[in-house]
Amino acid sequence: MAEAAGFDIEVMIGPVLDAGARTLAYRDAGVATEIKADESPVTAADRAAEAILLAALARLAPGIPVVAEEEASAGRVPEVDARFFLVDPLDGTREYVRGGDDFTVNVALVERGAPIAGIVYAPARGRLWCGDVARGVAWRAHLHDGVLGERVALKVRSCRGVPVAVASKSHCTPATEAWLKASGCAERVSVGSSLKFALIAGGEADVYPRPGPTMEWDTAAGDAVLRAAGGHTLCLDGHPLTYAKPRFFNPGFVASGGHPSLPLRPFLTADTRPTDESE
Ligand SMILES: Nc1ncnc2c1ncn2[C@@H]1O[C@H](COP(=O)(O)O)[C@@H](OP(=O)(O)O)[C@H]1O
Ligand SMILES: [Mg+2]
Repeated sequence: MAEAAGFDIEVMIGPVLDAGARTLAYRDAGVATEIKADESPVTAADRAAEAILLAALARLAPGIPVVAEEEASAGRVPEVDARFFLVDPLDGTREYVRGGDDFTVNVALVERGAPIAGIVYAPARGRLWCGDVARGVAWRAHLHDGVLGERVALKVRSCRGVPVAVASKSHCTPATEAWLKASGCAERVSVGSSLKFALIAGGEADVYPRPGPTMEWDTAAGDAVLRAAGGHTLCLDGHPLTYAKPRFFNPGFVASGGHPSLPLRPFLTADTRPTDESE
């Protein structure tokens, strides 16, 4: 069993699967999209999935604060201390409302600024990833008829040739394009949501450059899975991305598998410095 800081992240697998099932049910029924104050989209599915996850965490981990995307949008953010959860009930809402499959349900446990355990679930793809950094346990599994199949251990691959990059489908901007060109990533796969971290964790890609802003709930679960699989997420100063920052706002970062230092270089040149990539 994967266990982080006395909390077994695997107890959240059931609620995460339930939350994912809810997002699919809403999509099948034809869900309406609203636009939030920050101009990002939100649906009833985001809120329903978040309610399932919050109820489960209140039951299974009472006393550990939870920072969740839709709660935060409504101005409800608890004080966080050394340990807290980050929840993004539907990452990739833009893809979700477009009818794409690249959206995920995300739960992460953060301890002393580091993402130490996480679950990423892609309901429309029927794939789940789980990682616990402290124990170095990372695995993925397919879901068949509502049941998780065999667990396959995750390990980043060592990148010997031309790196394969994964980049945002919805927020791929000139800064990202410049980075991809400068870093020599000939092959690029456009993927929405935290799936980008999961693909690197599973050795299906090498690097995820993100010069533009994201929120901590977007990245924490995927980042935990990636770190548990041997990968890294570095800020542009070369230090690991930390959590519990002001407003839970992430700076630019590069997540990678085999080569932690090489991919940062192109970000450090003036013409590819991160810009505000908000739409
Ligand atoms: N200007 C901005 N500031 C902060 N986060 C942003 C942003 N633009 C996009 N994002 C985040 O990027 C996520 C989507 O990532 P991607 O483009 O890789 O799929 C969104 O998650 P949500 O879909 O949960 O809102 C959103 O939180
Ligand atoms: Mg998100």
